[in-house]
Amino acid sequence: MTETGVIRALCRPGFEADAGQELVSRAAEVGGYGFFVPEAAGWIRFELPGQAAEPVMRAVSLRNLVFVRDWYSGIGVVDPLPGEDRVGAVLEGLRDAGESGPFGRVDVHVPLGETEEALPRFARKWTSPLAKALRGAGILQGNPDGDAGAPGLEILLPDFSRALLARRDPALSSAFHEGVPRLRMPGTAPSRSTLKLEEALHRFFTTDERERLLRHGMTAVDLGAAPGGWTWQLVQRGLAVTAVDNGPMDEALMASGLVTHRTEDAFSWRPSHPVDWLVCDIVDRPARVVELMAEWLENRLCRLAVFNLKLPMKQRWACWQEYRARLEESIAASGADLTVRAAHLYHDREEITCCVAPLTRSR
Ligand SMILES: C[S@@+](CC[C@H](N)C(=O)[O-])C[C@H]1O[C@@H](n2cnc3c(N)ncnc32)[C@H](O)[C@@H]1O
Repeated sequence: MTETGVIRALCRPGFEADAGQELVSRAAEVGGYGFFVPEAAGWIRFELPGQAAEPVMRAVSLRNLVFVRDWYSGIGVVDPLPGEDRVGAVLEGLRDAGESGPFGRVDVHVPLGETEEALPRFARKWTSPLAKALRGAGILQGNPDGDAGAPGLEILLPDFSRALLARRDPALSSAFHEGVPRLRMPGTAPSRSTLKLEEALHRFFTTDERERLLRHGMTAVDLGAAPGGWTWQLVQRGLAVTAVDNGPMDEALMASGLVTHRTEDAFSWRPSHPVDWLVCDIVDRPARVVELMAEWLENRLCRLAVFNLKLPMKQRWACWQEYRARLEESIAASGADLTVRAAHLYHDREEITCCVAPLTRSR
């Protein structure tokens, strides 16, 4: 079955409704009227009847989405996927959809958080014969490592009986596989939370932006800093950090000489001079954290901010809209030219990570 006007979107399992509501709302803002259907754990199908998917994806921009980690435009569905010749069925599905490539690479996906090992194992084994056949048919380019600039063929397997065929445009989709940067826990970082800030820095900023916005000699405040995983990320980049927390900071991190520890209440403490960065990893009522961030931004106590917001169990998308409006109001009052973004990171569970920074508005 051929598909037009279909977006295949990925999110954290359990957040399909939030990602779907976000897509419905964001697409409507750019004239794309559609509906969503949860397809499998962490996958949704967003349909735009009578419209093409890619112009809507371009106008919305993945960078502006919170719950959607990555997305592809639908090509077609192979249903049923016959047990005896799955490769042949995919080739036929592509032919039926008039899709001849060439693609730079092929990736086979299984539902996120899949606990049964059989489907992921099959997907891993299947990719190589599939790529060989696609190359033989001239649908996949010859270079086995792929061409980063070419579109990707994404094959989503909800189970053994169906294959969802989709196209990944590198200009529209995430630079990371399934939207998640693969990060290794640094040996000397004081806590695993360090990975959350590192992921945020990769998700929100390009390499150039990271180098420009996080430089040696800059200053930062880390609210709720202990034991220091977020502070560690900033210190690694040469920033001098004031760490505010009643809890103890990691001794080796303090020995760097770049950290000043203030055992104070983060909600009432303020710096004597404005700083470049504010980061905040306090688990508290989101409205309270938003007010704190809004006050810092409005008074220009920081130039950039990254912080977590714990979201309620329901109406997460609607809540974020309210918080975003409050943050934008405070930025407007400050007169600064800053963009608010947020992402439900791989390392986030019931919270989202927000970023306020001087960023280009599109991808
Ligand atoms: C999730 S932990 C932070 C982990 C830290 N970002 C890291 O990477 O190691 C939250 C911290 O917020 C601190 N905290 C909570 N409420 C606070 C407040 N009102 N003032 C200062 N610190 C607070 C807690 O003591 C705790 O250390």
